[in-house]
Amino acid sequence: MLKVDNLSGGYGKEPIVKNISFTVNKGEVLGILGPNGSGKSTLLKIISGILQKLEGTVLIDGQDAAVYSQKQFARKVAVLPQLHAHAFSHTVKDTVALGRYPHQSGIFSSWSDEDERAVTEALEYTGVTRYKDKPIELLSGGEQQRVFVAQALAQEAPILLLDEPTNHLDIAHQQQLLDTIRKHSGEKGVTVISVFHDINLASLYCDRLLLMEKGQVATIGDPKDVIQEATIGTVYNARVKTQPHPELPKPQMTLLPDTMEERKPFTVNKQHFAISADHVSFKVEQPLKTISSAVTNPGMGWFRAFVNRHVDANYNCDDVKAEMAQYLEQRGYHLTDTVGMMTAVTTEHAEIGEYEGDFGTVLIMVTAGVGNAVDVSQAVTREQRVGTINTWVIVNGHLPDEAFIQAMITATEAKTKALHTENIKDPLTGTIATGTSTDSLLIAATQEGEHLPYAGPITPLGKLIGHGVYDCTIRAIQAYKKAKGWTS
Ligand SMILES: Nc1ncnc2c1ncn2[C@@H]1O[C@H](COP(=O)(O)OP(=O)(O)OP(=O)(O)O)[C@@H](O)[C@H]1O
Repeated sequence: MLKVDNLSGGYGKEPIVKNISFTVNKGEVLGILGPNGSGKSTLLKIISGILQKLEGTVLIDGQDAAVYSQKQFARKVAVLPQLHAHAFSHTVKDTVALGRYPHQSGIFSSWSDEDERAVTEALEYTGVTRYKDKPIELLSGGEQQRVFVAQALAQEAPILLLDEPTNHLDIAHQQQLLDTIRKHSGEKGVTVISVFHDINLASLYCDRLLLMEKGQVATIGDPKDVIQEATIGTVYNARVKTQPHPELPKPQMTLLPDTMEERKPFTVNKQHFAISADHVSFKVEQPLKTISSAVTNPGMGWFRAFVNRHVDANYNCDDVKAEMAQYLEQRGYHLTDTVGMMTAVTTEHAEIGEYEGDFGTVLIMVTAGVGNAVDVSQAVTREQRVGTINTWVIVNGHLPDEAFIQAMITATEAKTKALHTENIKDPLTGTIATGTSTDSLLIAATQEGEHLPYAGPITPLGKLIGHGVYDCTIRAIQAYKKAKGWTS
């Protein structure tokens, strides 16, 4: 559809962009990224014919773009420039109508129904219909930007060149505009080449990305191959971390600010726990990186308080999350800071242990009741009950994500072994239980001090977790048995 071959050019004799080659297919959205001054706008201006090229070709539908007349070119390519100079004051509708000029013919151009439809549709698409009779200079920067996008859409060209289309737009309008452009491209097969400053938006909305560096192509490809920590870090000279988007298979990038290094070193210890008949709590000043299967704030995050709340064995509530949130707030816990789980077990029987290794300490908290014990290998219909073995593993150390997962495996194996040692049986099958039906687990780390790459059972951290969880679970089960008056 559009092929750029060995293109060079700029503002004078010395080229600003050099030896650029790439192809964009019909209906594809290509994002152009790169640091300030890397030549993104210059490249777009050369492709759109605003600037003269020094070398190379731009082929549109297999034909050299240089042979098209200005009007022919405008029927093929619509351009949204980065800056808009308005020589005359127009209404919004008239501004958008200017996009129709390549479709007008003759000296006395007539306005057709087709022109009217295209303008109405473009005004609608970009959400500016209600301003249509207003002079454009009375609109805000973001509103004006949407009008110019509408003008480019009204042109109904099969190729759309956009220079920062979301400039001046708030997040809702960024989303609406890019959704519109994406939809437009999908439904009408329009090819889009767009300059972006926001790497995350480009990742979300583009099929492929072209990363520029000093006037040349640093890399071009799928967003997941272009948005790599090392590549982005080097080209932009910034400290970055990439992570997956929570709902889409698209990479997202986060800056690592220098202030991170100002975090004061800290450690956590047994003094941070408190036990009452109502709940077990753990509170610290600085947030810990946490993964859990809790009721409040499950999954991964950073939290400063953990709560293991006692509820009645017959606890039943339509909206457990809302009820738990209310419980926490009433007790002064800030919801965005707190992980909350529930247990029917007497929280005063919580076992807390501090286990020391060469790298630092691991803190373990377990509450255990086994009336609900289950052999996980036996598929039997059961009643859903409140969780009865809740385990917290809190590490003074710095863990990568894989170590969090290994810590979960190690802690679970240690819990299962403790049930075996204590000869806890699944009442339905009579076989040794591996857990209870709704156990909860929390792994947290200060992300301070020693880097601990692994937490499997042969590593120093894994050994402490394995031993600590086993030890605390045994003691918690024994406390439970004693309270229930079990003889074994
Ligand atoms: N009108 C001009 N005359 C001469 N040089 C220019 C002109 N416009 C831009 N340049 C130079 O060309 C280089 C590339 O600029 P360009 O605007 O293409 O970069 P960009 O990647 O779009 O940057 P930004 O992210 O800041 O918008 C810069 O060094 C800039 O100084």
